[in-house]
Amino acid sequence: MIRFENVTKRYADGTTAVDDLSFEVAEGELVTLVGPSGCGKTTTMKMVNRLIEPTSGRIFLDGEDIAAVDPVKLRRRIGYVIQQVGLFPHKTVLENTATVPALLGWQRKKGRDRAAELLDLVGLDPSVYGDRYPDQLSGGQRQRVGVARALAADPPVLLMDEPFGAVDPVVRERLQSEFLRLQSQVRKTVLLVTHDIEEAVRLGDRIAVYGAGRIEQFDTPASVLGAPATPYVADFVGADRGLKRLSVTPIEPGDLEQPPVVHLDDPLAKAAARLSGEGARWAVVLDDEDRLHGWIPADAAEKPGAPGTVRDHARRMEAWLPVGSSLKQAFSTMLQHDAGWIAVLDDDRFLGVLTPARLHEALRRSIDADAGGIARAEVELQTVADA
Ligand SMILES: Nc1ncnc2c1ncn2[C@@H]1O[C@H](COP(=O)(O)OP(=O)(O)OP(=O)(O)O)[C@@H](O)[C@H]1O
Repeated sequence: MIRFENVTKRYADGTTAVDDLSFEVAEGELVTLVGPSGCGKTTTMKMVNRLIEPTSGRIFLDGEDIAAVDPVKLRRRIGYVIQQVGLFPHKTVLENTATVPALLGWQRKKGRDRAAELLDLVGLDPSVYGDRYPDQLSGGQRQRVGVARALAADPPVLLMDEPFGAVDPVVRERLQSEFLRLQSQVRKTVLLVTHDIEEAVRLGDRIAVYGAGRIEQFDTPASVLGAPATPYVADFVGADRGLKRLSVTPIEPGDLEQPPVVHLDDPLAKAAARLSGEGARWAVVLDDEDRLHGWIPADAAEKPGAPGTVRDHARRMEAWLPVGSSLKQAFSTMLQHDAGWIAVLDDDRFLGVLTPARLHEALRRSIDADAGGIARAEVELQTVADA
């Protein structure tokens, strides 16, 4: 979809910002460009929408050499999101979002309807926020408007330069999750610049790790973390890359433990028999539609001769995650709820539980999947030390 062929950019003062760059981004792929300040990431990105012209080499969009495309027409096919957002202060959120459709000559109502749809998609209710002005929004909300605006004309390609850089870490993580959800729906071809390796790893289908003006490694997050191509990359991804791997490894059904399961309306005696039969200290409690309700400890179930049903003794369980969430989310959910295990669901269906030991095994699985992965001792030390 986007192809760089031996692209070099030398500025007038002799600075070589990008040196003989060749890489390709597939349709629907999200590639993050990561590296220290001044290594050429922004220059790379701005050459795609011709805000900067290469000194030599060629860039293709959908097979077409962009040097031959009128820059204004080219930019209509490319959404652009920058850190400073650049919303028009005197225009409402809805008008800001409808900017590109208006430039494209869409009818006003069509443009506004599309803008409202996009605001909804990025989590801003248009009936609440549509008529506000940018200075009446939080930083995170402004970033969302920036993303909605870039998507409004439905461009196949999205360029994002530090899109979540201006907000605090908690908001950033939320925006990242929302953006991943959005991207799974809209499947744009995305180039995203960041200097944060954690963000690069979390968002990218593949990552381009930049050294000065050059890509040192272009690969999947797991490979960049597990098998850094050069000492420079190893240094850049950091000594705690075992820990970073938590954020790129999803929980899979095979990682889960299957504790005894009882139902709310089961007689207590039946639950007690299940628990003692399996020698378990607790059981998961489901409702009559097999949705997670909570859990019951063995000592509550085993009161001799206790009457009643599981319902009378069950405790609610708030620590749960959908299957496919990252091990990092699992770890953080465990800490947040001070829970020794968390339930994992597929929509409403209970799949099993993840315990710290299983989490560790899942991390191992991810490491073993990469030839030349990280030494096990290193990972063990880090997961324990950072807990
Ligand atoms: N207009 C310009 N004239 C001369 N040099 C420039 C110009 N723009 C950028 N540079 C230089 O080119 C190099 C790459 O800059 P670029 O903005 O692409 O880096 P970056 O990786 O995006 O950095 P950052 O993370 O700080 O934004 C830097 O050394 C920068 O100083």
